[in-house]
Amino acid sequence: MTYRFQAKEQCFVCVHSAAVYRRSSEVVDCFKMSLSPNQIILEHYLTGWRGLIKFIDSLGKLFGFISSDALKKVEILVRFRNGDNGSEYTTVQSMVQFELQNELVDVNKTGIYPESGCRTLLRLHRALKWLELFLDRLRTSTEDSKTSVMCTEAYNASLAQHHPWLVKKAALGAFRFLPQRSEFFKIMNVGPPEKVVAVLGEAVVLISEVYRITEELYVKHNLLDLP
Ligand SMILES: CCCCCCCC/C=C\CCCCCCCC(=O)N[C@@H](COP(=O)(O)O)[C@H](O)/C=C/CCCCCCCCCCCCC
Repeated sequence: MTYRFQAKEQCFVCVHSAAVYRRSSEVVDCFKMSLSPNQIILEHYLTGWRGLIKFIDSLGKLFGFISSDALKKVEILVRFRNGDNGSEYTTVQSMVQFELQNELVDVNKTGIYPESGCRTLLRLHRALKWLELFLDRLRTSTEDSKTSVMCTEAYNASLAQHHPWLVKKAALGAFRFLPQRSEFFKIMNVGPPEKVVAVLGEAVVLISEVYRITEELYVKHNLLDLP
C-alpha cells in the first residue's frame, strides 16, 4: 500500500492495488485541518468534500446523481481558488467578504452570478447538516439498525426542506439501496466497529463545528436563502 501526494488540492490518496480510496479518518482530518480556529480554510474543506464524494462513489452508480452534483459544486469552488482572484478564496470568510464587497452574489434572485462561491458553498453547507445528523445516528446505532432509515431521518430533518419534489423522490428512492450498517462500517475502512464508532464521534464534533462557524457567518450576512 502506498500514499500518493496530489498537488492541485493538497491531499493524500491511499492507493491499494488498482483501487483508489480514502480512509474515512483521513476525511475527518481534512475537516479538522479546515478549522482555523474560527475560520474555515477552503483548501482543506474542499479536500474533505472530495473524500466524501469518493465515499459516495464507492456505493455504486445509483448514487451517481448525488456525487456528481456535489462534485460539480466542489469544482466550481476549486476554479475560483485557481482563478485570478484565488487569494480571496483562502477561507470561507474571505470569500464571503470578497464576493459581497464586489457584488458578485445574486442575493434575491438568480441573475448574472448563478454560480457564486457563496451560493455554491451554501449547498454544501446544507448537506453538511445532513452528514452530521446521519453520522450521529450511525454512531449511536445498534447492529440491527437500518442505514436507509437513519439516512432518511437525517435527510428529512435537514436537506429535504431545500429540495424540490423530484430531487426528494430520487434521494429517498436511492436511500433504500444503501448498504447495511456492517457493510457501511467496512467501507469506512478504519478498523473494528469500536474504532469506527470512535471515528464517527470525532467526525460529528468536527463537522458540527465547521457547520456552526459557517452558519454564523451566513446568518450575519443574511445569506442563508441565496437562490
Ligand atoms: C466520515 C465518512 C463517512 C461518510 C459517509 C457519507 C458520505 C456522503 C457525504 C455527503 C453526501 C451529500 C452530498 C449532497 C450534496 C447535495 C447538494 C444539493 O443540495 N444540491 C441540490 C441543490 O443544488 P442547486 O440545484 O441549487 O444547484 C441539487 O438539486 C441536488 C441534486 C442531487 C440530489 C442530492 C440528494 C442529497 C442526498 C443527501 C444524502 C446523500 C446520501 C449518500 C449516502 C451515504
